[in-house]
Amino acid sequence: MADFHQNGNIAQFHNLRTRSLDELEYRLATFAQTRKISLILPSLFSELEGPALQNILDELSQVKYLHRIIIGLDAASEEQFRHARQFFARLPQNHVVIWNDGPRMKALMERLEPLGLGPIEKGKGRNVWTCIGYLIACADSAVMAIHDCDIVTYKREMLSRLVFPVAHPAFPYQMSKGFYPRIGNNRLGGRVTRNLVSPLLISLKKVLGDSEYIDYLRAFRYPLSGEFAMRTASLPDLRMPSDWGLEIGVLSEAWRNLGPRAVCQVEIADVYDHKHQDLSAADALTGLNRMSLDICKAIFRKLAADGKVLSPHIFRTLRATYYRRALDMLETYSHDAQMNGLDFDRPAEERSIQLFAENIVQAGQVFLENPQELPFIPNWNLVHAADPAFLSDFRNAVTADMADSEPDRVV
Ligand SMILES: O=C(O)[C@H](O)COP(=O)(O)O
Repeated sequence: MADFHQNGNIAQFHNLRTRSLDELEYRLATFAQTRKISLILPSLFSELEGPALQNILDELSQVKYLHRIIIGLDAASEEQFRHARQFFARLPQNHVVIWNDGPRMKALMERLEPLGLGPIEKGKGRNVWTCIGYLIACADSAVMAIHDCDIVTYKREMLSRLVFPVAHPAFPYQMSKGFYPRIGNNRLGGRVTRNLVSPLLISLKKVLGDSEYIDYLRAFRYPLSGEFAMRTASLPDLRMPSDWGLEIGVLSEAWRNLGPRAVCQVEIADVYDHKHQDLSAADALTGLNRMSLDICKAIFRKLAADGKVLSPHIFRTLRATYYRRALDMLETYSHDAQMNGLDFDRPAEERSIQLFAENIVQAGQVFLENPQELPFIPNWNLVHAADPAFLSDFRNAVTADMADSEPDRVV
């Protein structure tokens, strides 16, 4: 995607293919002498057995500028945690594996409940949050990067490009967000981004009128990408949703806490593919069905917090506006796919739009019935204020879990 378009809202950095990876990494190694860079990998145990993670580790093993890698391990038994320790042991960098389901971590989570800061729903949001907590507790990194563990097209250049704008000592950016085209199996991916988020944001602007927040979200070429990097100074303030609203929630927090001039987006890959979830049309608890509900709720709550008045009439109008716009955009995507020789399952895409249209109204209803219901995890500043020993106890728990599971230790 070698253009150099700027949208005027947030800075956008392209891959003009004028700088080699070696040179990029050399610059990053120089920056890292004064701004240590750490990487967070939120992983499910099942991803250790998937097709992506082996290659991700092969690629990461060649990265010399990383100070530390923090792996958050979800859905793992003790035996699986030990297996994970062995699996990640080949990383040459200093690294830790946080066993989120282990007894020490569970006890710490329970400690938050009487303080009114728990329970925290399990999921990617909580996994990222614990990794960030460890990073804050170590207090020795200036830049944090994060990416998913299911990227089957992973190249270490993705990481270099993602962290460059926040690691550069003369750039003002506090956060960078990755973008790329999602393509796999000769099809366009990004079904929720294309068929829900883009037409929904356009429709919200039509129905509610001008909004700087919507303009900001609209400026992201891939708002749902799981790849972002941040200066660590902004992390203790970051409030993250525990559900699928995570990506939108982080963008919204950056808008509120840092402002659009501190945020940029970077083209990190020519092509990106990952594990695809089902639409799960019959089950609002999983798949893209659940994802679309959580995303709509996250956007509606932020709009309300920004002073927009929402009502049942608004949601009904929004649904109609969205539906028409989503179908128009679908046509454009199908033409783009045709021009590029990609397959395009139009009936399936139309079904997803019908489902998302219903979910806009449903998410609106949930919001109106309970505008206060917050799926947010307390930020680390709040935790620290309520329990000043928590962060150091948390770090000690991770160290103890690591010591108990030394890969070559006979138990
Ligand atoms: O980014 C998205 O739109 C969702 O994660 C779904 O992506 P997929 O269609 O590539 O699976």
